[in-house]
Amino acid sequence: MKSVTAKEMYNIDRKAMEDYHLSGVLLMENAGRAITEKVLKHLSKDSIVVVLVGAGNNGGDGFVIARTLANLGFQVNLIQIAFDQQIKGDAAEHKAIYLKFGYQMTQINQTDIYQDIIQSADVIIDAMLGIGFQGELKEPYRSIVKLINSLNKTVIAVDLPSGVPAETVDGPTLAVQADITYCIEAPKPSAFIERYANFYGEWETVEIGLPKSLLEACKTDVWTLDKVKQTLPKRDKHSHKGSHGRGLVIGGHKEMPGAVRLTATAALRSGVGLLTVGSTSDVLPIVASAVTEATYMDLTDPKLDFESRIQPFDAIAIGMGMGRSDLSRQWLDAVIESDKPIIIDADGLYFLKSHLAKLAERKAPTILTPHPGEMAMLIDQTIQYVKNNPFEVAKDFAKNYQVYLVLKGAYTIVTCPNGEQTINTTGNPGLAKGGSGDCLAGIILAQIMQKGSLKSSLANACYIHGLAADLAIEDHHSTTDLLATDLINFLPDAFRKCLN
Ligand SMILES: NC(=O)C1=CN([C@@H]2O[C@H](COP(=O)(O)OP(=O)(O)OC[C@H]3O[C@@H](n4cnc5c(N)ncnc54)[C@H](O)[C@@H]3O)[C@@H](O)[C@H]2O)[C@@H](O)CC1
Ligand SMILES: Nc1ncnc2c1ncn2[C@@H]1O[C@H](COP(=O)(O)OP(=O)(O)O)[C@@H](O)[C@H]1O
Ligand SMILES: [K+]
Repeated sequence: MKSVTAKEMYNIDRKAMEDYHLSGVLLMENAGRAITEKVLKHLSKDSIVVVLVGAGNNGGDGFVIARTLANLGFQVNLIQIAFDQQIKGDAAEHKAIYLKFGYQMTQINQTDIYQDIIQSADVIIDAMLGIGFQGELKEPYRSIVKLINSLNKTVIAVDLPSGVPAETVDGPTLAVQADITYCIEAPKPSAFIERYANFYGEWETVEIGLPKSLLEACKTDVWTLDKVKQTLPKRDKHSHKGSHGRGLVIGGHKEMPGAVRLTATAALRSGVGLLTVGSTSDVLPIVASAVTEATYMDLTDPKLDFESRIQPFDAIAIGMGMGRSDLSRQWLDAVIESDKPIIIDADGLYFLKSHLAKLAERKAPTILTPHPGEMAMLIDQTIQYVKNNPFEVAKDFAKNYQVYLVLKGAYTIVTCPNGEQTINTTGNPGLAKGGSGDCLAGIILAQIMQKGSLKSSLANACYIHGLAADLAIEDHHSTTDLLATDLINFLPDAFRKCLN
């Protein structure tokens, strides 16, 4: 599945018409009928449906939905929230068809009874504004949105909840609070941005007959189980421990010994061939007593030649619970200077700020795993700015510094140095707890050493991390009690689901 910006959607629409001779009227018919199909699940035979129709093509979809529902015998009230002369093009064609069928409509500018009509609804269909929405909501949309949100009705949005932009805009948000949104062909980026996502309620996509090749050409993937199944490497019958990567986890500090333990266990459960934990002498015994399968490196040993000791490894994850001592800064310096693929997390990111310029020169891949707070620190912005503009922030950063960026959150975004992005939809608020990110670093370390592209390895790691948490909740855990250790205990179920 893809996530598609408004600009990309308009381009696809144009090409579908020009190159494939699919008419706009046909696409609108398809969109309306596809959504009607879905709406039927929310109706009983006596349901009163109110369809709110705006001035643009989102409103055009509304005319089709109202006609098909009325044709099926449902009681439908359509309210047109625009002057007649504003309804143009394909939407005007469908309005004419709707009227020709003999179905009724109310015009908001002609009557003040619209409030009563909306209040009489069992189900409200929001076909007011779609991807053409810009700026702030104007009247009469503002009042209608407030009215809808004050009522306890089932609200179904067409493409986007009205008032939600396809991508971030400045200014406050007043938007329809939908129960479910049926996105045309693909969810728009706002479905994954914290300030807008809740307005969508649940969301599903509907297919309207656009050429698949046009959608496939869009750059942002919503990573799905199908994608994981296609790309997650399976172990070869004749493979040996060396085939699955030799990983090094560097971190831990006397006040945070648990972080590397989580990273190491998650890496081992995620397929790493051989694993070494490098930490301080006081942390190592604690980790060693819990992680039997790993080997250990005392990074505080004065005789240690750090540069040569990291040579045998295929990839290194650094920073988890590492603390901010001079010594840990030196470890990070050496790791950045190395020609190894590296994952930098947590305290590693803290030190990274003064090294950013070096990243683009690295010969091997650099993967950064910031949460929005760490991302904000790296770019001298507010956390709110990062959360409101995650796609743009991640793309600019990944391209500028030529890194793979895993911007963590409820929807983690993986960005490649060429700007390609994937969005992860697994996971739940049970992960909003110290230690979840440490597990992710371990899963990533293991996965990037298997076969397959780095992009799919990172996307798969995020998917499996969230899936393990989801499976834990489906089993006997709740989002309140879930611990990072529990998440690791559900990695076997997550892998089995993805590998079968
Ligand atoms: N390929 C596609 O993407 C298809 C899209 N269709 C529908 O077409 C929609 C896009 O159509 P449009 O481009 O006409 O866009 P909209 O339907 O979002 O309408 C834009 C209109 O909304 C008004 N408007 C914009 N900002 C406003 C604000 N702040 N306050 C009040 N009014 C505002 C303007 O008058 C403008 O004419 C999609 O969301 C989808 O529902 C379908 O008809 C079928 C094909
Ligand atoms: N509400 C949520 N829904 C889904 N995933 C979440 C949620 N909150 C956090 N996560 C995930 O949990 C992990 C938290 O990482 P991080 O903030 O680094 O925590 P820590 O370093 O304390 O382990 C990330 O992978 C993030 O995507
Ligand atoms: K809408």
